[in-house]
Amino acid sequence: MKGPCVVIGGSGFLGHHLVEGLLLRDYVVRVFDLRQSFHDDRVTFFLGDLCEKQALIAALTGATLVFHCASPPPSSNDRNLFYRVNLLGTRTVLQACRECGVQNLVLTSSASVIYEGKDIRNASEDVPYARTPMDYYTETKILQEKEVLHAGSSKDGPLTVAIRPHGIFGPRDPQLVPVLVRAAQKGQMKFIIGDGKNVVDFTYVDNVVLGHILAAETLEEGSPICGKAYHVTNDEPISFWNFMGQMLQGLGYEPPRRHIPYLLVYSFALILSWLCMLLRPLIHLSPGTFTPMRVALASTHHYYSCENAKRDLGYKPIVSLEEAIAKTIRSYPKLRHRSYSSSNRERIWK
Ligand SMILES: NC(=O)C1=CN([C@@H]2O[C@H](COP(=O)(O)OP(=O)(O)OC[C@H]3O[C@@H](n4cnc5c(N)ncnc54)[C@H](O)[C@@H]3O)[C@@H](O)[C@H]2O)C=CC1
Ligand SMILES: CC(C)=CCC[C@@H](C)[C@H]1CC[C@H]2C3=C(CC[C@]12C)[C@@]1(C)CCC(=O)C[C@@H]1CC3
Repeated sequence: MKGPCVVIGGSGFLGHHLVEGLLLRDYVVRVFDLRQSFHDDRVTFFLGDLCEKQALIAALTGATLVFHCASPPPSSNDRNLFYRVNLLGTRTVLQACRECGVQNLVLTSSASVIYEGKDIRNASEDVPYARTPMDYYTETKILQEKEVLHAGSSKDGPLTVAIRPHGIFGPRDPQLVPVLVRAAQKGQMKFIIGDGKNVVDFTYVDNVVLGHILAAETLEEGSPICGKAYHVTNDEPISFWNFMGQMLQGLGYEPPRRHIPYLLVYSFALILSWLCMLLRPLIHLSPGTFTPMRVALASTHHYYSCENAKRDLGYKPIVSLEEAIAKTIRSYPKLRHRSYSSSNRERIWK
C-alpha cells in the first residue's frame, strides 16, 4: 500500500480518470476540487478552492504525493480567473505542499505552452515557451509551469515534474467530442479549414494517466526528471481532419468535405473575438466554437516528440489511436445522430 496522494482537480475529466488509474494501482486517494462529480467509497473528497491555503492544508496533511490537474476551462477566456487559479492558486498549492511536507508534486501542464498559432513539427521540450500566447489559458499555463518547475529546485519544497499532454480525449470528456458534435448539429462542420493536410497529436486519456503515474513513481531526489517538463502524447500524429472525420462518422454525422481558406476563417474568428471583448461591459457574448485559437489549432501542424518521456519515464502509450477512437465513440451513445444506422453501429461496437 502506497502513501496517501491527493488529486487536485480530481472531479474533472482527466482528474477522475487519474483517480481510477491510481485506485487500480492500490494508491490511497483523496480528491480536492470545487465540486464532487462522482462517488467512490475508496476516495475521500475535500471540497474547496485551491486558492485557499487552509482548505488545501486540510486535504494535504499527511499526504506524500500531489497531482495538480485543476484549471478553469480554456473556453472561459476569463483573464482574472486564469491568473487567480493557474498562477496565484498554483503558488498557494506549492506553499501548502511545503507546509504539509508533501514530497512530490506532479503538475498537469499542456503541450500548448509552446504553441503560438504557427506549425509545430515533432517539437521536443527544448523549444522555448510561446512568446505571444494566443489566449489567457495558454499564457497562465506557461506561468504555472515555470512556477512549479522552479519550486522543485528549492530545498524546502516538494520535488516537481510537469506532464504536457496534448488534445486529451476519451470517455466523459466535456470538451473535444461534445464541442465537435454541437458544431455538427448546428451545421458548422461542413468545411475543412485550409488544405486539410495538417498533422496533430491527440492523446487518449488513459495514456495521459499513465504518463502522470510513471512521473510520480520516478520522481525522487537526484532523479533526472526533477524540475523538468515532458510531452506525453499518443505518439501517433494524425491529420486533424481525418481524426475529426472519424469521430463524426462514428457518431453518425457527415464529415466535412469542402475547403474554405484559412485566412478567411481566422480573420472572421479574430474580428468576432474583438467584438465580444469590446461589448463585454455591455453584454456577455461568446465567440462560440470558432475562437482564433481553435481555428489555428484546426489548421496548423502541432505534434510533439515524446522521446524524453520514453527515455526518462519508461513511457509507452497503452491504448492505440484506433482503439482509443473506437472506445470514445462507444462511450457517447447520447451524442449519436438520431438516424445513426445499424451498419455503423456494428462497425464501431465490434
Ligand atoms: N483537455 C485537454 O485537452 C488538455 C488539458 N490539459 C490540462 O489538464 C488538466 C485537466 O483538464 P481537464 O480534465 O480537461 O479539465 P476539467 O475542466 O474537466 O477539470 C478541471 C477540474 O478542476 C477543477 N477546478 C477548477 N478550478 C478549481 C479551483 N479553483 N479549485 C479547485 N478545483 C478547481 C474543476 O472543478 C474541474 O473538476 C488541466 O490542467 C488542463 O490545463 C492539458 C492539455 C490538454
Ligand atoms: C474545427 C473545430 C474548431 C473543431 C472542434 C474541436 C475542438 C473543440 C478541439 C480540437 C483541438 C482541441 C484542443 C483543445 C480544446 C479542444 C479543441 C480545440 C485544447 C486547447 C485544450 C487545452 C489544451 O491544453 C490544449 C488543447 C489543444 C487541442
